[in-house]
Amino acid sequence: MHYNECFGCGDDVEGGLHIQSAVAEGMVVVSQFEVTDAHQGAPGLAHGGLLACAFDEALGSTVGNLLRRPAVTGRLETDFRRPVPVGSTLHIVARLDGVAGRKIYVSADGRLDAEDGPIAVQARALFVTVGFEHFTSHGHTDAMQKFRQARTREREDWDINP
Ligand SMILES: CCCCCCCC(=O)SCCNC(=O)CCNC(=O)[C@H](O)C(C)(C)COP(=O)(O)OP(=O)(O)OC[C@H]1O[C@@H](n2cnc3c(N)ncnc32)[C@H](O)[C@@H]1OP(=O)(O)O
Repeated sequence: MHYNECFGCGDDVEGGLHIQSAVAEGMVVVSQFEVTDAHQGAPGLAHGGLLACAFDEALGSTVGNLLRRPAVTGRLETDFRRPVPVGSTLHIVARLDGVAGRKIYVSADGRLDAEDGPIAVQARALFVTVGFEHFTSHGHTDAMQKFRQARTREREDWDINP
């Protein structure tokens, strides 16, 4: 579920991560994260918290794309295996590991600079399915309205060009 105001995937969010995700063969979701100067922690290297954010996005997108149900991150674990330099691209492949009631288990590997590059970061997450009232009762009403309008436009586009 793409939301244009999202820090992870929003196209117009200044300073956002601008991650793009797509479903690929084998029921995986692939995402790319281009690491820029703005993502630094240590000199010349990506900040671990931002890498975790990139995986939250990639995993959330996996839940959205494969299950098409609203869910939020309950738990997120990351293993940082190699430094991720500024100027590199993380190729993230995420998969659905299981569903138990409202609990959705997903995991992902992030490889450096190529689909078959060395694994730099791995993550696992538990998402929990929620009703839309989660967003209306905890978030701003106008933000939810904007999201709904965008979704309606998206659906109209799908009708025209499926
Ligand atoms: C394209 C979209 C990309 C989106 C990417 C970004 C996604 C995000 O970052 S979402 C924002 C960050 N996350 C949040 O704000 C969530 C905040 N937390 C909450 O709202 C609640 O704690 C919530 C909804 C996760 C769970 O609360 P609630 O609805 O009361 O359910 P609850 O009964 O506590 O939990 C449901 C089940 O999940 C389990 N669970 C919940 N949290 C955890 C956790 N942290 N660790 C392990 N298990 C957990 C519970 O044990 C329970 O299991 P069972 O059914 O076996 O008893």
